[in-house]
Amino acid sequence: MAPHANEANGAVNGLAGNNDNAPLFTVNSPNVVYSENAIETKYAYHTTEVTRAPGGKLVATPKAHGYNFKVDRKVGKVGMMLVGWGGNNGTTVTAGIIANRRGLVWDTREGKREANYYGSVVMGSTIKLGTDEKGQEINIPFHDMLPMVHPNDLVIGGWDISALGLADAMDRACVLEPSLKELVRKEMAELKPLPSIYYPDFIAANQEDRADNVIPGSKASWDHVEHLRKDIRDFKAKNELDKVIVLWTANTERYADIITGVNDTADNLIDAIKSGHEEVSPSTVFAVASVLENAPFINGSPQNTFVPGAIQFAEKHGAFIGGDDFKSGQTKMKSALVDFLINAGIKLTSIASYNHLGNNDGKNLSSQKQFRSKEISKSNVVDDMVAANSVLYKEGEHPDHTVVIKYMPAVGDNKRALDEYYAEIFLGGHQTISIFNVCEDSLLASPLIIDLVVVAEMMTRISWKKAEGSDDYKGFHSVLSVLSYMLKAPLTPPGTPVVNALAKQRAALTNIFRACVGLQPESDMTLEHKLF
Ligand SMILES: NC(=O)c1ccc[n+]([C@@H]2O[C@H](COP(=O)([O-])OP(=O)(O)OC[C@H]3O[C@@H](n4cnc5c(N)ncnc54)[C@H](O)[C@@H]3O)[C@@H](O)[C@H]2O)c1
Ligand SMILES: O=P([O-])([O-])O[C@@H]1[C@@H](O)[C@H](O)[C@@H](O)[C@H](O)[C@@H]1O
Repeated sequence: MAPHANEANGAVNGLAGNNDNAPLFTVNSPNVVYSENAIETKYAYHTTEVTRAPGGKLVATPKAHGYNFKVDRKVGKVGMMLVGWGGNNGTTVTAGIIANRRGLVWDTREGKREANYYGSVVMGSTIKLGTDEKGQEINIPFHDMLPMVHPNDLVIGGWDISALGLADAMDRACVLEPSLKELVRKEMAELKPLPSIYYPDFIAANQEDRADNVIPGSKASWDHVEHLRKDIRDFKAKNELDKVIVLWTANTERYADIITGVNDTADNLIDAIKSGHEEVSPSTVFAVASVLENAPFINGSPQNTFVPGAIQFAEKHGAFIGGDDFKSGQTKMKSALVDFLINAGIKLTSIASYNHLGNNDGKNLSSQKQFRSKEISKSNVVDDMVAANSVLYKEGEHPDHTVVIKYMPAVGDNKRALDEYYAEIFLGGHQTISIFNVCEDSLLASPLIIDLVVVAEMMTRISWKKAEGSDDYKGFHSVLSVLSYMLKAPLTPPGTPVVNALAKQRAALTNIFRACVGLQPESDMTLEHKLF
């Protein structure tokens, strides 16, 4: 069986590796109580309330809000069901988990390579826990912050409109080294995608030749919802799972029109599915089925799966949803670089984002309607950073921003991202940053699939209540905006702000997890090194 999470972690800042099932650290505080099943915390959330005063002045008032958090320490047995399992990402993440679970080592032209989870923020990065008596930073593996499922322990299944078994689909994807493929082939060959729903109008016509594994019906129906619900239940029962997370890594769909009376409310959406309305997409049908099975549903693609009715439906059922569109390479870089430039007071005036790729995703995106979904998610990623800087940008002013994607079969999964950032600097000067970024798309996206699933599952075991009053504990809002770091177009609860800046997204994730064990946010002030 897979090594337990803690066993997989190496030494921590010279500390002995955490080689048992006990947590790597405990918090010594009267506000944090550990029991066999739970960690219960009293937490003070500090904010600054700003009010407007005469003459355009502002008044800032510090505020403290008391919350109680409860973390269920029992991880249980977790399943990950991928929609689009036979695709480049689906086969790659599956092979990657098998390789890690078995500790595989394989030959490449550059020598031996061993399985790892590089590119996963949960499995490959660390969080500053605090400082020791010498003032040295103690950084711990992100995965040790809370009791999280280990990806090695995930039970994997899913659907695809292509009947190809995962070994052949892995070959079709052309992502992994032959030497690694041979080591996982036997196990991959035993994995077969379940038939899926296929509504041709939502993805490129060039995908039709793959569709040989479909459930009858070319538009939404309640039979489809019940079929997918049964698939989830059967997978859960067969594998004796405590929980299933469903994640869309199937093709990018065109946007669905938002139509009053069709998908604007939960009730209308359910009626629209039952009446076979042609504007209900497969991904929205998957979302409804997942919500009804209380399986968190995450959208790794850019289409508007979560039409208003789908969000309202998830809220009504207290189920988790998250999305949209993995933030894997070109856009991830953009959300860090734009944050740096604008917060350095450099006036970014244009972003030219071009890329070409030769995988099936690129083939699907060569169709205008599917490209448009991606153009939207790749374009909106700078909005919050620009809007936050009124020194550089007047109301409504923003950099020119163009996104181009071209399908070039020759480069396969090794997407080329070419970007030019053009900015105004001091005294009429300019800065031009030109980037050529080869992103091996599936090897960058697969760790994000793991992060999305591990964090979404963690959120199912975190509850909260206000410190004052007798409220019962409840879950976070149905829309898991805490997943934003892994996503280009973060879905947030209706009416709440979208944050795209990469550093802010990561800080939100790490500090919410710190709060769950009673630790204040990491401020990076290091006053202990300044005030002495
Ligand atoms: N770096 C990345 O790879 C990256 C980053 C961000 C977003 N994405 C998105 O992730 C998705 C998957 O990317 P990929 O490279 O694996 O693409 P892919 O084309 O290799 O895989 C998609 C799979 O989905 C299947 N499929 C299509 N419609 C389906 C349906 N209704 N039900 C079940 N299966 C269906 C296809 O047969 C295919 O096997 C795409 O939407 C892509 O835009 C990828
Ligand atoms: O690298 P990134 O911008 O995060 O995301 C990628 C895009 O650059 C690419 O055009 C698209 O085909 C992939 O699906 C993915 O969206």
